[in-house]
Amino acid sequence: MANLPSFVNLTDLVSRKVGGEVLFATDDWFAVAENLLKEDEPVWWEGEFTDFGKKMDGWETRRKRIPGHDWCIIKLGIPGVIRGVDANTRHFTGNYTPRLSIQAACLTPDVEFPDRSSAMGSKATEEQFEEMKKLQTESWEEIIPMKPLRSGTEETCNNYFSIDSEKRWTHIRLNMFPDGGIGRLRVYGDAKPNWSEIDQNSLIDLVAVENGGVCVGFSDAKFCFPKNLITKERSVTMADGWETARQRDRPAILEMGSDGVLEFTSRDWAVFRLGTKGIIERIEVDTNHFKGNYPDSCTVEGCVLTEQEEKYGQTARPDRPHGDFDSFDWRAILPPAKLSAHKRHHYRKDALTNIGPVTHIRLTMKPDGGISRLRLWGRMSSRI
Ligand SMILES: NC(=O)NC(NC(N)=O)C(=O)[O-]
Repeated sequence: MANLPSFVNLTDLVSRKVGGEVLFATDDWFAVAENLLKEDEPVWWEGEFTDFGKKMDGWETRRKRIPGHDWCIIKLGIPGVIRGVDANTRHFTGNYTPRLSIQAACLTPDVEFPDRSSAMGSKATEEQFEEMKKLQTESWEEIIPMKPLRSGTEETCNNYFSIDSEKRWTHIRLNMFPDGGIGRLRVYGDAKPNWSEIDQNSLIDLVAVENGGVCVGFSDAKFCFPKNLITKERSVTMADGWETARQRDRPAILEMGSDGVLEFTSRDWAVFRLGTKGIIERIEVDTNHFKGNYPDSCTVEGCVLTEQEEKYGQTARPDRPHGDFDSFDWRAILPPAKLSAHKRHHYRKDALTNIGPVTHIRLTMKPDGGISRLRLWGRMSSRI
């Protein structure tokens, strides 16, 4: 975690989990471009071959014997501002693509792309090329100029590129010069929904990734990251939630309260910026898959933070490498609530305190453990 660029904590805007989709690829001979968007790490299939060659977990095109290069178009699952990219060449050693560039565009939803239902072993037809070339007009802006990539060994496979642009994009075009393979493409950024399309009065999940929610700090993510809490759909496994380490290294994990009830003094927390400022009316806390390791209880607090305050909170301190938000004026929306194993917990208006509109929330679990999803249904109070 320590040496990674900070943008890896942002949402992967092209991951299949958020609806990322490959719309076109010039060539899918050895392995299809859809593999780029898988959430898991690329695997190596020792000794396994398909009709097209060595079975590879990534996007791999054939060796070019003609001029040109290979490229594909990917629709972002959520439109947004791209802050950084990781082109992971894992397991592609003698066949990784030596150079890439990335372009981005904000396309209208009516653009049509050829059918990709049987991409494996295929190559785009002349007709399709012609169609796609029409998209290569002024819409595409280079966000990463041509850069060399490193071979896919464990130590060298990650190729990080940061991007300095505040523009909102809907699509990217990945160019591989001239051909070869890349295992995974992660496109990290801030989701920017089109708020003008959303009914101001409807109840929306203000922290959902597709509505622009983002995790800005946390105490610990030993097993998996709190940014998973706000992704679409219910979690598939424990790894798809937020799970912290056991709090064995802290003093006084358990104390006896005056009423004879055990009190946990240790806690883990995660802070989220909402997609838009709003009032929370309903909360769902899901402990799906956390059975022997669900937290004893949780609270949800809210406050209004400026951009500068958020940045200050994110500043790493030696004992708080992922930020420290304690000095802000947090007020409880959901007071301490007991949790149980592997279950959706719903809290409606009467269980919550209306503290007015908030921009940020802090989810605290005591003393540690795992939560899989957090939904904060509310109404936006102003557009960002
Ligand atoms: N051994 C290989 O991986 N060869 C080829 N690639 C696949 N996937 O078969 C190639 O030429 O890059």
